[in-house]
Amino acid sequence: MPESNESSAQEATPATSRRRFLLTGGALGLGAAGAAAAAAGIHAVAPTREPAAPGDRVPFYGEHQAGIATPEQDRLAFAAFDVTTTDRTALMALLGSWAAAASRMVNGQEIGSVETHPQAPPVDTGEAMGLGPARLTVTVGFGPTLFDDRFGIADRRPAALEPLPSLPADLLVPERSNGDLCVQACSDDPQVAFHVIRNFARIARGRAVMRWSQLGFGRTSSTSQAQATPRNLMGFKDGTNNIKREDLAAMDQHVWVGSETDQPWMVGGSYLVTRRIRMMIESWDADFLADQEAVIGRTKIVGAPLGAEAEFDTVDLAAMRDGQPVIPMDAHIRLAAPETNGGVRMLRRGYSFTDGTDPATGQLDAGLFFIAFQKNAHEQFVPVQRRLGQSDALNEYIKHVGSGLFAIPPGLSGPGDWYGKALFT
Ligand SMILES: C=CC1=C(C)c2cc3[nH]c(cc4nc(cc5[nH]c(cc1n2)c(C)c5CCC(=O)O)C(CCC(=O)O)=C4C)c(C)c3C=C
Ligand SMILES: [Fe+2]
Repeated sequence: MPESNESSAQEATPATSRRRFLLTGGALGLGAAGAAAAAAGIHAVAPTREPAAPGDRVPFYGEHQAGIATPEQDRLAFAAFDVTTTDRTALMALLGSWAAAASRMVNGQEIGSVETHPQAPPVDTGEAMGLGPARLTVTVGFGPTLFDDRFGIADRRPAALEPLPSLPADLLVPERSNGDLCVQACSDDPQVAFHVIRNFARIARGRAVMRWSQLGFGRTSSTSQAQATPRNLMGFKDGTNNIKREDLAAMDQHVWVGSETDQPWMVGGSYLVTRRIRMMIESWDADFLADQEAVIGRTKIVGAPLGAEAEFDTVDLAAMRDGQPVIPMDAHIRLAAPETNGGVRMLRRGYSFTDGTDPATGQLDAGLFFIAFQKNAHEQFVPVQRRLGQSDALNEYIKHVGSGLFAIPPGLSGPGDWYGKALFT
């Protein structure tokens, strides 16, 4: 039932229902897609691409949604949506249609015909044709506001999905924050990632609207031991001490929701925090190297902790030289370290962004779109950010302007499963 894309809020006439079918990608994943398409005069699309190279395709079905433990791809397209329908069935149908569409896109397939009737818009927008899967992952989540009184799921809201509190140094813009639903599309090809949020928005028409979105052009983390550590826009290696997917014990301890949850539908899921963090790049670029290194607590070129030699050397927070801590008391890595925060860790999966220049100042609007997955953001992200917001030397050079918290349900079991099925049924 949820794979149907028809909005029950609209009255169907033969003309409007066919048009709606086309606009919303009504054939998505349905067994009757071929017959329906033929009846609508839609012609099948001939494949235009080479078979995907091995390693180009990330499995879609599984215990967890892809895009969390997946080795971080290089490009991001992220969007948050507000649900506009109050019809629970229409919302369920939307989540089913998104699941069907995602299951095709991650295999490099269009979500429906591009070559439609000449007087009808293509079902798939077409810009990803021939690009292959490019390691696309699609990760869908639910914001706290989805659990208000509209859809009869208020008693299914996990305690961990309490909205984030206001935090020190927050300069959050509501138009860049929160949302009922989110989708994180990651790929090694920017057009493949963008294709997801564009087509999700089209599928959602009449049921949800995009609230905000963010493109990311370069990963700022490693999530696998097989990956080299990338650099963020401050020029520092970022992700050195991240949780890596190969560390299954750490993933279970810090990232995946387990039986401790008050909401069984979340077992196998995770909680996503996003923060759009603008960097004051012009100020940073005028700062001396030694000061930049003191702010982060690591060397710029090698990425070694101050006082050490190599990138992966142990961070020695107790080390002293001439009566002073080698890693300053306000250095970012000291304040973010698990040792400073009762052992708390999170899986960071952020991206660099730039959205041109700020017309008010002429300065670059660029920075880090921080993404972190964890078991409980109120016990992991919040205390760490509270400490950072109070004392981090980095605060002179950054501003948190956007924020989101989303429950990421577990992975889909196979065709016919959909995002949040266990939540709604
Ligand atoms: C609340 C969590 C964090 C925010 C927000 C955050 C912003 C942020 N970080 C950098 C650059 C670096 N961060 C590094 C390490 C690091 N950062 C966090 C958390 C947040 N960062 C953690 C938990 C850690 C690991 C600490 C440790 O265990 O040692 C590093 C060092 C390299 C690394 O280990 O990843 C850099 C560099 C920026 C620029 C930024 C906001 C714009
Ligand atoms: Fe950090």
